[in-house]
Amino acid sequence: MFYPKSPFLGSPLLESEILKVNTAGLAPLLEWLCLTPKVTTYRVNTLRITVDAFREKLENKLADRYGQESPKVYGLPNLPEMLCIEPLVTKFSEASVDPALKEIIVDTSCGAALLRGAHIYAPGVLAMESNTQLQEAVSVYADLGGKCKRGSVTRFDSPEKIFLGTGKVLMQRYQLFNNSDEPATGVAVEMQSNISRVPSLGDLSSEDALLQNLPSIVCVRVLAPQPGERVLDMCAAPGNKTGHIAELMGDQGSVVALDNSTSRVRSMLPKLDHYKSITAHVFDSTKAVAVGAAHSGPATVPPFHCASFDRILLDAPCSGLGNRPQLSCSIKQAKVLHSYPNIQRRLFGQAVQLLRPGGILVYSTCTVTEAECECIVAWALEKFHDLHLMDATPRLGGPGFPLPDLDASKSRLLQRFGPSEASADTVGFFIAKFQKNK
Ligand SMILES: C[S@@+](CC[C@H](N)C(=O)[O-])C[C@H]1O[C@@H](n2cnc3c(N)ncnc32)[C@H](O)[C@@H]1O
Repeated sequence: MFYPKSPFLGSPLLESEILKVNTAGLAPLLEWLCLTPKVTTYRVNTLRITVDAFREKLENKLADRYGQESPKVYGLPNLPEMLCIEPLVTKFSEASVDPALKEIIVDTSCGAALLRGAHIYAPGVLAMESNTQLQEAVSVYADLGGKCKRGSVTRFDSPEKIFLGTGKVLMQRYQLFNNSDEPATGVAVEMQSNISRVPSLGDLSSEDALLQNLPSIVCVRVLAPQPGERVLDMCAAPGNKTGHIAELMGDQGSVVALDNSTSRVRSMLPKLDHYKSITAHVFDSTKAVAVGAAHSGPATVPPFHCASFDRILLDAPCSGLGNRPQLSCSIKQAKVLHSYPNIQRRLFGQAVQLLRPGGILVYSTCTVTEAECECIVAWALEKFHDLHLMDATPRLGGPGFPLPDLDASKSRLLQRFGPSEASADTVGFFIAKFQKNK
């Protein structure tokens, strides 16, 4: 069965842009990006439910679905609010692809989600063969080349389609491709099994717990916010880390969440409504420092005076190349990749001014390029002499890469989630922890 070894099938020139320095690691990195992390992780909102009570809910769901073959649910000692679900034990063999089944074609982002255990939502379906019936079993393929015409009725023959698993049809063609102004929504195909063996449970997120990647959970633990502190989340939407910060603070103190996207802030507000410590604003964080006497409003409204915060999370806008599995990369031009370090440096400069002496700044990205990770750290240490690196613990990832201007004694304090053996099998991610000198 064909499976890609790089998310850049259509644009190989971009590959060399990804890791400019560490080129020896490029091929394994690209192959790793295409593969699915095997473990599913939920972060429990311990302000609402105990971890044991949520574990029981998960175990019941898994038992209903898989009976005797239910995968194990387990926790990790240094991330007590997280629960992990193991992959299924049985392997998916080539022989289990039934050529008699009708086919559904999905786009690559829908394909990536289903490999991580999602069902197929209507907008992700590109094609369904004619006469496919409700409840019928179907084979599901992803179109890597982006050549399948939306709404096709015939079987899509292409060397660039990959088999992902089998599912049961819940919506018919006329519902999916109705040409109306209101596109279809809801689950179109319920997955029965997939080649990654990640359990197909769909997303069980609720106010009690959130489906969240392991490094995002580690990132907030590295920040280690304490009850009663003032914390700034500079790039907060969709607010997943903001909620975690408030939970670790026991919802006591002040968490200010900024994001410059109106629509993203609008959609995160209802989720953050029930935390009394959080206030959220649509605001451009490159202008978060008050100039002169500009600030006259309450202390939770931007812009802010220098040294206003005990801890700051800069979960920066980035190229997002740590996403896994990445069946095809949405970035097609090197100039897009090159645009991120500039905004990251501008946001970082504001963060340093807003941090009080002795305060903690965590810089993170969900990408793998050195330019947006270690190079930003090297630049920051060179530019801001009142900052020093701290060990980014708890550690579930590997160390950062050394660079000519970032020696190994410093890079080992960083945390990089990647294909290295030292790293958990999860998405690509980067975390650096700084303290401002007292
Ligand atoms: C990686 S996402 C943040 C994810 C979020 N921290 C979470 O865990 O849910 C980066 C965010 O930065 C926001 N952003 C980009 N430029 C910004 C700016 N100048 N000021 C504030 N937010 C910005 C984007 O809208 C996006 O929501």
